[in-house]
Amino acid sequence: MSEFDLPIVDIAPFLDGDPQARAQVARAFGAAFETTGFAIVTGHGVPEDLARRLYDTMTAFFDQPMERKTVFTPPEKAKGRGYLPIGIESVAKTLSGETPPDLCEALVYAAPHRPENDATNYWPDDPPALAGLVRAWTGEINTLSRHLARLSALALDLPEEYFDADYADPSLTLRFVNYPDQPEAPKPGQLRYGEHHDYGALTILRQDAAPGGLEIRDDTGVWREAPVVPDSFVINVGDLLARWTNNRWRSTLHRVSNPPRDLTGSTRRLSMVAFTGPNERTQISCLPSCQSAENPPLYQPVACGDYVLSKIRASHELSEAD
Ligand SMILES: O=C(O)CCC(=O)C(=O)O
Ligand SMILES: [Fe+2]
Repeated sequence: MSEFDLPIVDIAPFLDGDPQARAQVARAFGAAFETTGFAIVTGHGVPEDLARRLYDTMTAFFDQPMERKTVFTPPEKAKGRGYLPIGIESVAKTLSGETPPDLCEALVYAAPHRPENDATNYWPDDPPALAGLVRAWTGEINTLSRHLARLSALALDLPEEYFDADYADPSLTLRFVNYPDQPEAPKPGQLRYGEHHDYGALTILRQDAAPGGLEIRDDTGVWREAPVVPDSFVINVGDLLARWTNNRWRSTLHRVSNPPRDLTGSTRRLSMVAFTGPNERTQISCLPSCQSAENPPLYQPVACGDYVLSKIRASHELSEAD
């Protein structure tokens, strides 16, 4: 399989450069989302050391026996928080009905920047560093998310501050995902994470160089591997942002493939995903710079929170009988 030649956008000149350099970054950022819907972002300012320590700590969390992890599984059916063992989620269900469960387990945090959610999110005390690192990561990701919202505004020919109010108390879901080694062959059609679109605005993904990774479908219908660039984030457009931009920015189908069967040694993979977006109350109606007389709005306005929740419910309801 061939690699997808995703654009690499160094955003450091946007964070500390002159207006000309910032405009140039905005152009590259926008062009990536208009063509493939994906960009690889470097120069993002999130400390590599924090990413590394969190990665190692999450690895230790998932390495624990199942009964130490399921105490953090919430009781509700559509689980947007806590520990989700293999078997709960089947993300391709959002597209195509029944599919076998995804071969991943996850630890999910719902809006962990909101103090009122401290009591409803789960904060395992083993490994002891986990809670503090998740909180530090939350701060870094929200800062990056606000920078990306400003960069998005420039790239979409809007005033730089256009999204600031909607991102003052943004929506944020952190999803730490472990894709275990596969000693037994998956079922037909079963993947590490089935094909899907992301639901929100921008997804910020720290991926891992392990085999069996992120694949993106190109315009000809061919699946291509996302390159793994050290100390970068893969950023992609979700359905909500495609809708907001009247499809000027593209929400592209992607999946996580299984590792090749002939590899020896562990193929486990861990990724750290952040689904970011405006506040849940934000009305998503076609942006002024994305419509004209020849290009009228394609979608009805929708509240951000209602839209994303409907997608999450669909991905968890494996069958009506559950
Ligand atoms: O783990 C990955 O590389 C991608 C995960 C993903 O697409 C998602 O969580 O929406
Ligand atoms: Fe995704």
